[in-house]
Amino acid sequence: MKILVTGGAGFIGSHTVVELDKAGFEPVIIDNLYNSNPGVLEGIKQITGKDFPFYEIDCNDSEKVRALFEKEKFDGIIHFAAYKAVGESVEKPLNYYENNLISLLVLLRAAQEFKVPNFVFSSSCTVYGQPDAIPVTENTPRKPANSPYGNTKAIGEDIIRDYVYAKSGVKAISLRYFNPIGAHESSLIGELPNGVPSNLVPFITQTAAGLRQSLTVFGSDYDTADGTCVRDFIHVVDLAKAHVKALELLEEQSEPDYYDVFNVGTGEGYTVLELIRTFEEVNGVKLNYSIGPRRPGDVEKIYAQSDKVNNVMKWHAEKTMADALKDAWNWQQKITTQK
Ligand SMILES: NC(=O)c1ccc[n+]([C@@H]2O[C@H](COP(=O)([O-])OP(=O)(O)OC[C@H]3O[C@@H](n4cnc5c(N)ncnc54)[C@H](O)[C@@H]3O)[C@@H](O)[C@H]2O)c1
Ligand SMILES: O=c1ccn([C@@H]2O[C@H](COP(=O)(O)OP(=O)(O)O[C@H]3O[C@H](CO)[C@H](O)[C@H](O)[C@H]3O)[C@@H](O)[C@H]2O)c(=O)[nH]1
Repeated sequence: MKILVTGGAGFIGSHTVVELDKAGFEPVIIDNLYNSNPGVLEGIKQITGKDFPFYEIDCNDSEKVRALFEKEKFDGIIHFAAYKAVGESVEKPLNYYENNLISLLVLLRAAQEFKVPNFVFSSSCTVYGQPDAIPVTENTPRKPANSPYGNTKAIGEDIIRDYVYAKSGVKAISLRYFNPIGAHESSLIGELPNGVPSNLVPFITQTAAGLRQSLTVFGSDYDTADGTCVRDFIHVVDLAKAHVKALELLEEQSEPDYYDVFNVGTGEGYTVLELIRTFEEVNGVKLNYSIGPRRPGDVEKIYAQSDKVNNVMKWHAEKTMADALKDAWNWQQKITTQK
């Protein structure tokens, strides 16, 4: 089965390309390299021994996307391509609505026109906002989004649901990711955002490598065990495997209007300070960090209840937070010495 992976040069997309190949799918990557670089493709090639088709295309460019769908006959789409910096989305909301929603519409139109039956969407636990009770299940009510970025995910889910139920001929799954971290165990691909990282773990590894002075922990006065936020940190390779399971589940569905959402998390929450301590312990490095003010828009604590993804998709997290932090550090050291 040929699978279009949009944003396939990015963090989660690149790891998913590797897992798709392992499971016998044929990935085709499109990415505009806004937040990634062509070196990722070399890493994928070294891991898999294969040179998958790559197109430097902006998903908002409907002409180029249509031309690609005409050329390649896709059996499924995994749509990762999006902007994802929560803080930046507050400053530049239109950029986020434009990039994250137009690209989705372009792909959904192409899927219908070219009869691509399966669609997987990168959603986020951000759609729950600060839930009233944790862990969150898929039935936990979505709260109004804390940021334009979060809103693009909530609106994106709604667009897909309406589209599927309107008998578009496309089945779809939205995966609500918790906090992906880590890198491939080969250290050939990992998390390498362009510019200053806004996510926690790349900021930690870049600080430990001396590329950044110090990490600021955003807030220590939350109502949690040590005052810092709680998240469900999931190894990116585990998350990548969930996409393979999602495609397999879609393929099994005979109902043409199948749509569902799944939490993809480990089911365990750790604080930011617990993560930092684990990073220091497993890697034998001391991290330069200080406590700063809260970051606007941050949720205090959230982690997944993962029974649905465990039972329906037969997916389980296999790796620990410690595994992810070791892999992230190995990857960081490798790319730092290459520079
Ligand atoms: N990393 C997280 O914490 C997290 C959590 C929940 C959901 N998500 C979602 O998962 C998806 C992938 O996230 P990631 O962490 O791999 O991010 P990433 O930035 O590493 O990857 C996204 C890729 O999409 C590309 N891209 C962006 N806009 C594009 C466009 N218009 N056309 C073509 N390519 C485009 C970027 O260049 C990048 O390579 C995103 O939709 C993100 O919102 C991420
Ligand atoms: O320099 C930093 C960066 C982060 N944090 C803290 O670390 C935790 C995790 O922050 P991230 O930015 O890594 O991730 P978020 O939990 O903010 O994740 C949100 O943004 C992600 C994309 O960037 C995903 O969409 C995710 O689902 C959504 O909840 C937060 O408590 C944050 O305050 C710091 O203390 N210092």
